[in-house]
Order: sequence, then structure tokens, then C-alpha cells
Amino acid sequence: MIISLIGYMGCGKSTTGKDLAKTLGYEFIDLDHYIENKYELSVSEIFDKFGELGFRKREKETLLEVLQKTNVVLSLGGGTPVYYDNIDVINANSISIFLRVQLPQLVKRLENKKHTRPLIAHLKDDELMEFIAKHLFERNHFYQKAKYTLNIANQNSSEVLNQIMEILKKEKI
Ligand SMILES: Nc1ncnc2c1ncn2[C@@H]1O[C@H](COP(=O)(O)OP(=O)(O)OP(=O)(O)O)[C@@H](O)[C@H]1O
Ligand SMILES: O=C(O)C1=C[C@@H](O)[C@@H](O)[C@H](O)C1
Ligand SMILES: [Mg+2]
Repeated sequence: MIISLIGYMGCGKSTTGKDLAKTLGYEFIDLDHYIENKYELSVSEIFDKFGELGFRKREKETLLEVLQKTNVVLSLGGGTPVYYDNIDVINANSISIFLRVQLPQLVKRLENKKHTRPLIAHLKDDELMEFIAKHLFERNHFYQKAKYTLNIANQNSSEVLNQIMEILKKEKI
């Protein structure tokens, strides 16, 4: 079984994914880190060298490879479900959970971490809100195709973990 976590940059996929894998005794895979190890380049370096399209091709190829595995918690990249037919492949091969965090919280979390995220690294703090608002508007359509959506207001990471475990009970995991 694979549990995949999807959602915008900063929604907590990596943090929550790690905790969830530990709780379930599953392997934890963060797709961004897996890509970085596989190509021996950081995500930012792949964007610089091959452009965003070059990153998306490598991301798709790596997604297909990782979905062959079993007993994995898979934290996807923020854009993974949005390109090609990725969301359909994700849903066909895993239980997908969308971590839906509201705009102000996302902006707050990303302000000091934007340098490692090439799509927002060039933005000034006062441009982040508008950029993310538009980006979410375009992407929500894909995120909402996840099997489950978890609305996260002010829950800390252990509360988020408990809510995911409730979902997984329904799935008999
Ligand atoms: N439930 C939470 N409440 C408050 N802060 C959180 C919560 N979950 C994660 N964070 C914080 O938000 C930031 C982003 O989290 P994380 O790196 O897990 O997001 P991500 O979805 O993996 O982002 P990316 O797509 O860019 O890799 C981190 O600083 C993390 O500590
Ligand atoms: O939202 C996105 O498109 C991205 C999110 C990150 O996880 C990385 O996959 C990369 O920075 C692109
Ligand atoms: Mg992450």
C-alpha cells in the first residue's frame, strides 16, 4: 500500500509524511529528495540546468518508479499532481490525501523558506500572497481530485497525523 500526500508548497507534506511513515512502520519517500539523490542535483539545480520542463519530465519518471514500491508514505512535490496525467496515476496506485492549508498560513510558512523553492525564490515577501493565491486557484482543481481532503486550520503536526490515522482506519490500514 502507498499513502500519498499532496498539496501546495509549505502545506506540511514532508513533515507529516515522515511522522506518518514512522507511525505505520512504512518507508518514507519524499519525491523531491528522491529526485535529488537520483540525479545528484538539487531541485533548484535541475530547474537551472534543464528548465522547469526538464524537472517535470524527471519528476514524472521518478513518480512512476516510486509507485512500483509498496508500504510507502510518499510526500509528493507541490506541483506533481498538476502535470501530465500524474493525478490519475497517483490515484490509481495510492490512497491520496490533500493537505489543504489556508493562504495566510502558507504565506507565513513560506516567507523564510522560499530560497529552496525555485518557483517562488525570486519573489519579495509582499509579492508572495498574490502569487500563491493565483497559483492555488490554478492548482486546486488537481489537488481536489485526491481521494481525501484534510482541511488544516491551526492543527499542529501531531493533530494532523491523528486526523490522517482516522482516515486510514476507514481504509482498514
Ligand atoms: N501542522 C503544522 N503547523 C504548523 N507548521 C507546520 C505544520 N506542518 C508543517 N509545518 C511547517 O511548515 C513548513 C513547511 O513544511 P514542509 O516542508 O513539511 O512542507 P512541504 O509541503 O513538504 O513543502 P514543499 O512542497 O515545498 O516541499 C515547515 O517549516 C514546517 O515545520
Ligand atoms: O510547487 C511546485 O511546483 C514545486 C514544489 C516543490 O516541492 C518542488 O517539487 C519544486 O520546487 C516545484
Ligand atoms: Mg517537502
